[in-house]
Amino acid sequence: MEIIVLKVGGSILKKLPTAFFETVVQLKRSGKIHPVIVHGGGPEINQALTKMNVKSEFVNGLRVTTKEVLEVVEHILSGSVNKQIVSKLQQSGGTGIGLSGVDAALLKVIPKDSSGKLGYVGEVKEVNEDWLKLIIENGGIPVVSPIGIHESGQHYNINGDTAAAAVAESLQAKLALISDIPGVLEEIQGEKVLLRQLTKKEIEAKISAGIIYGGMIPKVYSALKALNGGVKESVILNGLTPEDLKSYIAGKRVGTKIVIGEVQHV
Ligand SMILES: Nc1ncnc2c1ncn2[C@@H]1O[C@H](COP(=O)(O)OP(=O)(O)O)[C@@H](O)[C@H]1O
Ligand SMILES: CC(=O)N[C@@H](CCC(=O)OP(=O)(O)O)C(=O)O
Repeated sequence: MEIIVLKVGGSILKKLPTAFFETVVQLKRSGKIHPVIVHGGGPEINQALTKMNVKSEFVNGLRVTTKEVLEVVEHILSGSVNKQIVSKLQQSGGTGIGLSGVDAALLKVIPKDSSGKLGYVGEVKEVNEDWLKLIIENGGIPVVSPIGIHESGQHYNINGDTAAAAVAESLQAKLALISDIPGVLEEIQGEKVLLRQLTKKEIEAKISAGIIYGGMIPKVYSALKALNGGVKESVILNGLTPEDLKSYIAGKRVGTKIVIGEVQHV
């Protein structure tokens, strides 16, 4: 059973055209490849925190998550964003089934940072993928919000890209990180150029040079980590042009493909 994990970033959620959800439902119907959605919601969380006058800061792209912040994060991700995506799939004729990593202990976590500086930020230790497979085999499209559960029962906030990579790894699926840009871009002679392929070495160099920054850093590292964990392919795609997803499935070159070793650039 071929599976593709689609990570839908918060940057793009509100802008995603109906055609994107229709494409996902068509993929499912075709039976060629089964989609699983893992989502983010960073901007939506920021908005809610600002409204409530709660400050939050990021360390290396991860939100420092106090108890107060966690409550808002879980409410927005598992309550609001997750159900919006489920509804959109339903409107496109699909069966979206929303879950958070807490349901069926789908995403078991340990604290990301033992010093406690990050608060309730989790690192996925185990994915209970059997439940995802059950949904997939029964015609559903799982929609997973990145909240995990610790053995103590405590809930944790997980970065959406790393949650998607862990899910893709557990299902040995393809991983497509869908955002609001055509892929990884680099300014060359005043023009933004799409980088078609990136190796680990190139990624490190471009992060050091400041070409890859901010939210793109967890994305490229998650893509690499997934590949090291046996994921067949990791790609960064544009959600604003849903034909990119179709073209990618059809084997065409779109977005930025992340590869482990050295490759020949053609
Ligand atoms: N080299 C790069 N090419 C494209 N985007 C980049 C690059 N470096 C950083 N970015 C930023 O990363 C953003 C995507 O990350 P993020 O906002 O976290 O997305 P999401 O919410 O979809 O996970 C882009 O909108 C862009 O601002
Ligand atoms: C630990 C951590 O940083 N969690 C993220 C979870 C949401 C997310 O990852 O959203 P995007 O995909 O839109 O960035 C957060 O609190 O913002």
